[in-house]
Amino acid sequence: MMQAVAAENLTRKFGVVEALKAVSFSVSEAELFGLIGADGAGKTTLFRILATLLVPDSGKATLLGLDTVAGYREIRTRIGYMPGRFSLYQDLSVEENLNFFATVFGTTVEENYELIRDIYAQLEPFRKRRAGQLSGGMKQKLALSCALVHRPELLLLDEPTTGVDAVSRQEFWQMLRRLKSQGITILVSTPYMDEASLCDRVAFMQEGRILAIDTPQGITNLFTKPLFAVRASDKHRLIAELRSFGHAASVYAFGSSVHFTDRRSDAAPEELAAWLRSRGLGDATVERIEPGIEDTFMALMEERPVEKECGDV
Ligand SMILES: Nc1ncnc2c1ncn2[C@@H]1O[C@H](COP(=O)(O)OP(=O)(O)OP(=O)(O)O)[C@@H](O)[C@H]1O
Repeated sequence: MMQAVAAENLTRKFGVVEALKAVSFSVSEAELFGLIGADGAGKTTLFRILATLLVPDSGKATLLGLDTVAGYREIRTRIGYMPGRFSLYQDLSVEENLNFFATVFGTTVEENYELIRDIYAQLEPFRKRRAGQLSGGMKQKLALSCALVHRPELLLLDEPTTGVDAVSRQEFWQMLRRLKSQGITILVSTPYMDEASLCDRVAFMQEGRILAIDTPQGITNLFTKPLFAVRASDKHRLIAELRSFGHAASVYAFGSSVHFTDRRSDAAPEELAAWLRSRGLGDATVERIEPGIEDTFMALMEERPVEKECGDV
């Protein structure tokens, strides 16, 4: 089967910054594929190459079987791209924005209304309002409607949920699942690790590299060390003490608790609790827990080998 997206060894530098370092991955048709990474990981650079707006220094990418350099014209008519910081015309109203994007692609809103109906229904009461006056969640829905108005086969969504409230984020992911069920392939990036579990597969990106690609469950399975949720009223001190414990592999704050990974496969919670009490943290509790996808991402970040300096042979 043809891959909807296939990237092979994409690299791109900006001066001395290597924004992408040999990035390879592929996305199947009608897959909901997530790209997870912090600010500066290289997500936007990757999206701009795939959206045919930037040429890679080396490597190649095909979308819908078309090369991003040689086939850019056809690609642009067949994909929908939603850049970060949604590219809406702030002074145009909701319906004017939609009509504008439809006209650019030689179509009309009516012709493709079926596809955007669910999303647009929520915007309808505001159709005369200027885009600049909409809330973050509404802007996001309008930007998605604009990216869909020409009925693309593939959607590239760069951080669509950044800066959007929690309810809108949830609704947005439900919309993506509905679009996927209509056969649309979706590549979506996010800096929110918790959104990874909503994708069919995810690629975890850091400093221009993909560190892992798998299903959310497959990613979680990469985590093999014992993990403990540790609590104490003095969280600051707790973190400091845990870091000084001889068998600590990693320590990080996680919601109301601190997640602690032990280097030893047979570590017991009782031992750690007793040690913390001996260090003066009388109310410390330690509980063995199953890792979530965020724990695995944290572990992957720590395991990354130190990069060789230029000139190393
Ligand atoms: N046009 C540019 N000129 C110089 N440096 C750039 C340019 N575009 C990106 N970079 C650098 O390349 C690296 C990757 O940036 P990129 O925007 O792709 O990351 P990102 O994961 O999308 O993060 P963000 O969420 O901040 O956009 C960063 O170090 C960034 O400063």
